[in-house]
Amino acid sequence: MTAAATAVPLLEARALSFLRADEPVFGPLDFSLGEGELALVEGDNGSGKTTLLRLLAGLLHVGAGELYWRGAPWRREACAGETLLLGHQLGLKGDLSPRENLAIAAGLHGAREGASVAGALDEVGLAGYEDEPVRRLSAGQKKRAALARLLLLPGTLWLLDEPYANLDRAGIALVNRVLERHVDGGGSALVTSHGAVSFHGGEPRRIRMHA
Ligand SMILES: Nc1ncnc2c1ncn2[C@@H]1O[C@H](COP(=O)(O)OP(=O)(O)OP(=O)(O)O)[C@@H](O)[C@H]1O
Repeated sequence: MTAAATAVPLLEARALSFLRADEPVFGPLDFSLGEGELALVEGDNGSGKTTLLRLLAGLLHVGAGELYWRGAPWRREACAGETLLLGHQLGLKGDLSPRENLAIAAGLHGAREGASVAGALDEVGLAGYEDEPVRRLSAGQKKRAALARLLLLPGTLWLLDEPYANLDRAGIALVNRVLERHVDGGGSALVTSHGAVSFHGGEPRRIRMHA
């Protein structure tokens, strides 16, 4: 048996579901995700993709089934420092600049080794907009500021909900590039997207939601 076959997955779900008013929003779902792996979360509108990502970010409670983090029962405290969610709500303060938003995030959560606020903003193409209030940025520029925060903060598991939305072709290529680098460096990611997703290095794993 290879080392990969025996490795404990970063995340494992067994018959996982989320309930609203005792009705399942999704599930039962079975999947596992190892370090250095990316999975696409696929399903129609309303099938529960955002709900799944919010649950894995610790914002919602498991309804039924089992969830494991590095082989132990999932606990918010165990994975909070290693999990980053990029959702529809970008979590940026509109009155603050990208530089200020990122500095506050790094002050709260720390920064990835070798990463800096200026470097992250430059990488996502926001040079020249660092000190503009976020509310004055375009939708794509706001998304880029949120991506810069992802590059800056430490995190093993990225939960990306429609990361390509509002981005131009260069922005889409940027998302693919940073995702590939994250995964090549041993990081993991769950990604929802209604558009075509192209990654180098083979077919990503797929998690299909029950419609
Ligand atoms: N805050 C909420 N309160 C009640 N129901 C909700 C809430 N948020 C989502 N839902 C419902 O939960 C279900 C799953 O929604 P979710 O946003 O997870 O779907 P999705 O797969 O991400 O959809 P989309 O592809 O449209 O983004 C939907 O039926 C939706 O109406």
